[in-house]
Amino acid sequence: MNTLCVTGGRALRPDGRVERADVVIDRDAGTIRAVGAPNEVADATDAATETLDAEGSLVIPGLVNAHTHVAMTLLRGYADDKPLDAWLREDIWPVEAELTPDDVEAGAELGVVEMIRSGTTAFADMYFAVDRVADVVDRAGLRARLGHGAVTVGKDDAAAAADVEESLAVAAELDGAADGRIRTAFMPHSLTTVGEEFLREGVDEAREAGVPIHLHANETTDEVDPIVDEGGQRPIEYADDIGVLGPEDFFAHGVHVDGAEIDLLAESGTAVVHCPASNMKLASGMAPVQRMRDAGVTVALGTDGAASNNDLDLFDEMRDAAMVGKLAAEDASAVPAEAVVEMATAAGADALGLPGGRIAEGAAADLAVVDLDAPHLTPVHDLVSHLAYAASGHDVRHTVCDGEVLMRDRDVLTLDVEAVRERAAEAAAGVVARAEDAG
Ligand SMILES: CSC[C@H]1O[C@@H](n2cnc3c(O)ncnc32)[C@H](O)[C@@H]1O
Ligand SMILES: [Zn+2]
Repeated sequence: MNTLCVTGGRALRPDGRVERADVVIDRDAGTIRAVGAPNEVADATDAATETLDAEGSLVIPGLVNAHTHVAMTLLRGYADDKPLDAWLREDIWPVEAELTPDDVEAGAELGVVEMIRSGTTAFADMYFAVDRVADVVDRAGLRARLGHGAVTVGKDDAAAAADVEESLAVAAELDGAADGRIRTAFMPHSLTTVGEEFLREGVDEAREAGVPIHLHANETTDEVDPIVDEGGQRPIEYADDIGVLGPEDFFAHGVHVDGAEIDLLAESGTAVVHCPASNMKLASGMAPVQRMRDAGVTVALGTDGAASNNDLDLFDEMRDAAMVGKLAAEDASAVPAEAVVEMATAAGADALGLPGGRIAEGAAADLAVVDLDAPHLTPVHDLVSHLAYAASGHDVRHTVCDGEVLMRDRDVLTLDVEAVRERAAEAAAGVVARAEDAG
């Protein structure tokens, strides 16, 4: 038996209760074998059991970053203080045109290290050179749902069709990689950057192949208005018409959604990934998170890329989601602490269709151990409150995914952090220099 026991701590259970509990992991199966007081879980351990100390700490489900562009860590701080459209067109897309697959790999390594260090064990990623991102995920030991972001606007028909085909091909080729820790999706960039005919064809093929769909939707009014003006339909109605809504699909942002669109998302089971920091930084707007949750929409949390956030720390996202959720609802009781913790864990795993998100017997052994022994986490009245409002990724002590320890006592075991930083800094300097020469 190959067992790992997380000992001496408290555990956050799926119903929101915190209890004194050890967590016993079956490393071969990658699942949680038992959760309970030491005398209750003793039968699940043996002499060969390895331990991970959680004294003075809280064991939580590994956090799920349900929407990012992980390699954009290379562009952190490259272009700030602009709205989405200008930011993408004037700064981000020109520099992304200079990215090589090696750069994407370097940026993905940097992002993955940042996520492991802040307790994230699963993420969804839309980008280019996805095979390189997949290789990083494999080596780093996380889980991910990956896809190639297809864009057809500004391309001739052949190039546009090729990009959509690439997204479908990548989804077929990489699904199940990294011993099943990698799953895939068809990822058209958005409802406005992929033309209707290409979108319809791609969606039909994705449905035939049983591949989920992930895209940006209803992020800004600049994106919503042309869809309404041209087709007379709201974006989510248009998506429904094209066949994009379904229980395996998940849309990023969902900021400007009306009541009928919320109902369509809820009825179809389409999840929304709320990206509060990116929405605030780009001044995209305030998503109606409480209304969506009340309607039964699964709302997960995402950082979006590091260039619009500017970090990949889900603890920040929980705090931002609670804060801006209250502002949007004009109600201090909206989007409470327990809601954002659920959004960053179980709802994230559900939205991505990945295992994890729960400290429970039989669940995937994906967890983070948060050190509570710190002034900013003192006193303890309510640990769920601390997770949402007071803790940060720096408080994460150990990170475990699929039963494997990825970080022990803040030492990342699967990647060489200093080498990753050096490679990423070099790659970032190179891509920016090439963009300057080209511009
Ligand atoms: C085609 S790969 C993904 C593509 O998305 C860009 N991107 C980054 N952040 C956002 C955002 O908030 N909305 C829309 N698109 C975004 C990224 O730079 C890549 O080009
Ligand atoms: Zn995005």
